[in-house]
Amino acid sequence: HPPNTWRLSWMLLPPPDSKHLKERLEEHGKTEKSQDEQRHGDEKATIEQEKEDKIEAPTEEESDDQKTPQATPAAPSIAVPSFNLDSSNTSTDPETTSMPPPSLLTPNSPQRAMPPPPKPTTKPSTPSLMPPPSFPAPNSAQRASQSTSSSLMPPPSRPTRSSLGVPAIPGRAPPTLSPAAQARAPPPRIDTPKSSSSKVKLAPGFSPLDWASLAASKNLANVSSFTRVTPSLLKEKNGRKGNDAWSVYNGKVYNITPYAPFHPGGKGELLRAAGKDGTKLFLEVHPWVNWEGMLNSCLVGVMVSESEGEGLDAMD
Ligand code: HEM
Repeated sequence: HPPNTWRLSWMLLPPPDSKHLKERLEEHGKTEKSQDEQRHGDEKATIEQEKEDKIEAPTEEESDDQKTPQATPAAPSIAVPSFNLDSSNTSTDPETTSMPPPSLLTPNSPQRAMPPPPKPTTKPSTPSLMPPPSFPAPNSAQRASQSTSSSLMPPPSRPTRSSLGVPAIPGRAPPTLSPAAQARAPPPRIDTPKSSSSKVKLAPGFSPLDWASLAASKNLANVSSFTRVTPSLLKEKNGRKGNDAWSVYNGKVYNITPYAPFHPGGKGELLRAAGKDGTKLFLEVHPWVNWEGMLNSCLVGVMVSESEGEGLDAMD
């Protein structure tokens, strides 16, 4: 017998105190003894008998303590009832076989409650008597959820116009696009009232970035020092007759002439505030623009009253 069959056979044997086994062991012991006596003489036969008596005929005390008989090379010739999963002529002794192996059950047998195990991809090392339960069941919710999360499943279909309750427009069938084309297509445009931008096309070298680098490079105020500007002086600086254009924003006076070619709204728009306070106009068009930061290098001075200007000028 191969080792696996040995182990299986011993497990299925009845307890050693069973009447059936005892009878067979005794019968076997007698025949062995008589044969040995004839062959080897009295002395050797006595030793053999003692040995076999110890092994094959356990006392009542021993059988209580020891449920499994010892397997030793001294008793190999006993016909051990066993069955093999693969062979058809296996023992079906009702005393030794508590449950028939699955291969012996007919498909319609009431004992065959469990379905046959699915064919394993890798062969198991030891044969199992019970088929493993198939998990999850073919129609279980777990299997359903697994299959929906699979990447092989197509995505849920997009709602159609009719499914949303919107009637189809006759003669205006939407163009049929492939799924890839639909993914690349831009989102639908939401039309808003067109804003009338009055930005002008700036000449090359007069971009906002160009202005930023120029304004950072030098002072563009074109005055000798910080100036107190009176209203009459501001009026003169209107950008005509070769004069610079000054404008007031929040009480500060800026020379806007250098900035004019860089103004995104155009030179004309900017110069509307030349020689004046342009705060109101400025805030009407683009209150978000940070003029202080943009025009820092163009700062001329501050607005003062006519009397303050004269007096201060006299003091200087
Ligand atoms: C010195 C002060 C000013 C500075 C620093 C300045 C700066 C700017 C800037 C940066 C923009 C572009 C805004 C943007 O794209 O969002 C702009 C646009 C514009 N600015 Fe000025 N601006 C000044 C004065 C004025 C004044 C006094 C007016 C009108 C009287 C004006 C009229 C406009 C207009 C019409 C636009 C075009 C707006 C548009 O349609 O996008 N700006 N300005």
